[in-house]
Amino acid sequence: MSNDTLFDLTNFSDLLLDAICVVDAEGRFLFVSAAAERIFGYTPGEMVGQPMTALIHPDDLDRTLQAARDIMAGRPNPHFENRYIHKDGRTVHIRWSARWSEKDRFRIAVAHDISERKRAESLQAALFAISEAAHAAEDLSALYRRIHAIVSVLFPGRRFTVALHDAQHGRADAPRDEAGRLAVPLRAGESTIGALVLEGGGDGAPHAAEDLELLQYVGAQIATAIERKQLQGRLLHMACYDELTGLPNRGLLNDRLKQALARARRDGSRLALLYLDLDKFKRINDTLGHEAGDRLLQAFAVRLKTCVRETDTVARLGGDEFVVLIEDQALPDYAHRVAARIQHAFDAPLGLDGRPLLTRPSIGIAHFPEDGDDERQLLGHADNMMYRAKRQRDASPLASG
Ligand SMILES: Nc1nc2c(ncn2[C@@H]2O[C@H](COP(=O)(O)OP(=O)(O)OP(=O)(O)O)[C@@H](O)[C@H]2O)c(=O)[nH]1
Repeated sequence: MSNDTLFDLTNFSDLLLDAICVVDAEGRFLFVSAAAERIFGYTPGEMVGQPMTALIHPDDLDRTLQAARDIMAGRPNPHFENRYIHKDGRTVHIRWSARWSEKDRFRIAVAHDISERKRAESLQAALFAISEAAHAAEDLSALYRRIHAIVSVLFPGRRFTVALHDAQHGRADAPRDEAGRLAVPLRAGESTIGALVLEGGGDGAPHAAEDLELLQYVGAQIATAIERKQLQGRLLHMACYDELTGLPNRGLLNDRLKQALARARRDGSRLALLYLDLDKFKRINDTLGHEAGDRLLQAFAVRLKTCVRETDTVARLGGDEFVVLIEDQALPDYAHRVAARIQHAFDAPLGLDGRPLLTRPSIGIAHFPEDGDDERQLLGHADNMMYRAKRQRDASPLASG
């Protein structure tokens, strides 16, 4: 069988999906089959005479040149993969099988386009990484940072934004359908929580549809991750904060007190607890109703917070009982000064539906280390002191029913 009798090899190779490339010792294309145009975007006429290095992805250049040297030294790597830049600017992934012909002094290589497989692999890796991030990220902003890192691998060189719907103002700050910009909605169940926006590289319009598809997959996963993180955040908040007043609850107070005690022991510093219980609060409930009682507790919490520093913890233990944890006392009698400030603040009535209501707390104080070694002893002492204050109040001739 000879070339000229049975086959015209050029016509035959036109049928292949893989491209046959013949490159000389200097790395210039001598011949490429018709499939090269489908893979690289250039016609054989445009490629022949060009150095292959002009088309190789710059990050893959060195190892490609090394692979070429290996082939010429008789050590071909049958699974060599690298990236080329397609005529339209996108990256194509190629798997090569190549051989060096010493007699002809050229390399003959078959290029198999594996871009689809690579795309599927990186999409799968991104989806998995996003779902992992939803578990591992500490909070929403840590999750966004992880998502940004993951998506920038998937869409290198593109600008990417997660725009969340602003529930308070009823808008999503996401641009849509503008030139060079792709946007997909982030859907959680029936509602749209925001949008995913990809910018840059949009002039490669032929691939906008592929990018959009990728973005939709990623968007679905990101929406799930954000929703999961938001739910975790809400559950965590519910576990640590009092629903009525938004103040830290007993559990969170205990944690903070434990940590504060550990610091105080280590530094040899002091701390104080104020235990507050509203006077005659039951009467408010009985006369104005439970709902009015709730609003009074909320108003009380707001004013109480104005009496202490940002760094002090104001917690609601439950019912009409509150605790203030004071660290870093500036002066030895600092806690008594704060208690006096609180009493003074409640000399003025709280307003409830335009009606002034005089609401006072009884306050007990405990100091570390004088009044207890641990949180239980300190809270117990402050509670006892608060009851002592109430008894004094009840015994006072000014006390009212
Ligand atoms: N509105 C409302 N009331 C509550 C809540 N939790 C507890 N209470 C009520 O708060 C009242 C607490 O009363 P106490 O502290 O025992 O009694 P008091 O009337 O304040 O009397 P003294 O403390 O002795 O001055 C009870 O009537 C509880 O039913 C709540 O979340 N909302």
